Amino acid sequence: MRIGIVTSGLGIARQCLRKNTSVYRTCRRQVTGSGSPLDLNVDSKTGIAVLSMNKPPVNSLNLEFLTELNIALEKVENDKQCKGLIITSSIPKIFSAGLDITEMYQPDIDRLEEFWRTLQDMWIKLYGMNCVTIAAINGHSPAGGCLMSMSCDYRIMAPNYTIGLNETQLGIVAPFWFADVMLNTVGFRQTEMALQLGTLFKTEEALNIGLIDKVVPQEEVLSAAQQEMQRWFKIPGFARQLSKTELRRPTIEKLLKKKEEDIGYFRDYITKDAIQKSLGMYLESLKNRRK
Ligand SMILES: CCCCC/C=C\CCCC/C=C/C(=O)SCCNC(=O)CCNC(=O)[C@H](O)C(C)(C)COP(=O)(O)OP(=O)(O)OC[C@H]1O[C@@H](n2cnc3c(N)ncnc32)[C@H](O)[C@@H]1OP(=O)(O)O
Repeated sequence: MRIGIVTSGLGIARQCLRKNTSVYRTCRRQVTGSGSPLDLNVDSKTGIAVLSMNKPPVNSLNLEFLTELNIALEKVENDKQCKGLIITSSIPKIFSAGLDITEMYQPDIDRLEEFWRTLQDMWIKLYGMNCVTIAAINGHSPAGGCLMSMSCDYRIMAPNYTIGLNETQLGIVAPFWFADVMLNTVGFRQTEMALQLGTLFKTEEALNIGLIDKVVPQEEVLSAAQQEMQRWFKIPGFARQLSKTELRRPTIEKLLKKKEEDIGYFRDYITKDAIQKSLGMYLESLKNRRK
């Protein structure tokens, strides 16, 4: 039941309307504006924020969407009532199609650099979130979608979808920090095979290699995430957070030290003729799939 104030633009709802019956004590605030590609609802009773991506047709991550994601993550991190964040999708059958390939094909260089910087920032925030993060993967999750999922603390996925870092299938290379996150998640052997082959794992295969943690029917993905959150909430927050920080800090610091260098690599690599040709062909193949 939503009884909060819906704010427009970037404003956060500042107050909650409460009625006197217990059922109304849950104060759920929608903290993104209508028409936003993100729907962020914070339930102050449970301390769980649900961030739902809603950018048709496939939740592809372009500069504007990444900027919105950064703002939403910051809101959650700064909201003292939020103990946990669930990331999911409102688009049927798609969690996220990953990076918006049109950002990388025949790009404007300033925008391309900004795009990459914003992606780096989003990942640094998400991977380092203090609160518990759960990916409720209710659709396909290739490449950048897989990065977002792997950056959460726990992954619950519906059957019959695919997830993985499939960059090589596009003729491009997953950056070192994408690879590092996969390495941290499934180990070296699975990562070296998956990255070279650009494997998109089916849900069950992903479970078998530890890329995801649980499979539940489509309609139960969100409720299973809410339930899983309770297990994490039982652990003293400070001890859990510190354990996470200790484990993830070296990976984050590696990128922090090389941020500008990484932007330069990306720009120089993506603008190569051969890479542009591969991306153009891949885009074309996506468009022709339905013909
Ligand atoms: C050595 C130094 C290295 C330094 C770094 C260098 C390199 C950079 C690496 C960059 C890392 C890249 C990460 C990525 O995330 S790349 C994106 C990878 N994503 C994909 O391959 C997914 C492609 N999409 C699909 O497989 C499917 O669309 C689907 C997600 C399974 C959904 O299928 P379906 O429901 O059948 O939808 P359609 O295929 O019909 O798609 C609908 C329209 O959306 C367009 N589309 C799809 N994905 C993307 C995308 N990622 N970006 C932009 N546009 C996308 C698709 O073309 C359709 O458009 P249309 O309606 O105009 O035809």
